[in-house]
Amino acid sequence: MNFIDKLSAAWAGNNSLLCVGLDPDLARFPAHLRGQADGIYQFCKAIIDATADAACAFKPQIAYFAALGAEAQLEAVCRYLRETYPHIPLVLDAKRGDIGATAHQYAREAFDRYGADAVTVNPYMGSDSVEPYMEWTDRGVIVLCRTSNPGGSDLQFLQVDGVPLYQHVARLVAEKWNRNGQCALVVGATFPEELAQVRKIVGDMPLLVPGIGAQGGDIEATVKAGRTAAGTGMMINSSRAILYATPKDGEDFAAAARRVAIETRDAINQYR
Ligand SMILES: O=C(O)c1cc(=O)[nH]c(=O)n1[C@@H]1O[C@H](COP(=O)(O)O)[C@@H](O)[C@H]1O
Repeated sequence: MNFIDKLSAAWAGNNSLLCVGLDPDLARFPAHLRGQADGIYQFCKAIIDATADAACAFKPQIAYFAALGAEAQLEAVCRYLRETYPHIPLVLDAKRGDIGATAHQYAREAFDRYGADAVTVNPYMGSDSVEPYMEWTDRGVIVLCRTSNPGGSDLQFLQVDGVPLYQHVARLVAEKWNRNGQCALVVGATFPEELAQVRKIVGDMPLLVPGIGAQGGDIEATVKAGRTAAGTGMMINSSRAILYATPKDGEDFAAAARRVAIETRDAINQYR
């Protein structure tokens, strides 16, 4: 099944627009997992099992694995996701961007090595840097558009021909790059006005929307700005707020993650 069909089925099947981000930070792990050789895998697996019925996607962030030389554990996490929850899209967050020949290797890494349904890419180097990902015609290419961080405004807000640069990116992806129909855009929950602008430009194209939870984005404003007429259209990501939810009495970290994931899914669903 291609990325968009899988995502649409997950929105409906789990009644959720919540994307659970897998950003494993050893310093914030429960003590019993910190010293274990496969602790990152065990941590992610527990989070996945605890939240899979509340999520429309999982998004491992590659840097958290690569920084520790833990790519084998990322492979194991991806394999576990594909085999155990094949109906939930796996988005590899890598934010790649390079010349075509190198981009081809990044695409192989995301789609063949890790078996991702979709990958995040940076559009700064232009169309030929994104083209190689399109060779995998059933996979998603999620292009950075209006990112959630404050510094995103440095370039994305520059006026080009009277229009902010991020809107050019939205138009370019919607009108030119999306020939497989598997593109999506990243728009931060911290910028609901821009989210609404992007929604107007791209029709029903899915948006990956990080920035709720730890970054403080407002759920109501995010959903109202980014939803489609069908009340879907978004993977609203939360990572740290779910992964490192403070356990209540008698709860372990995975149970706490589940509680926060369900609360977040329900808060999102209130405004769809
Ligand atoms: O592409 C992303 O996922 C992304 C884009 C963006 O504009 N902002 C952003 O925070 N992200 C990622 O989304 C996640 C946000 O994590 P939390 O702030 O802990 O929810 C991290 O993995 C970021 O790398």
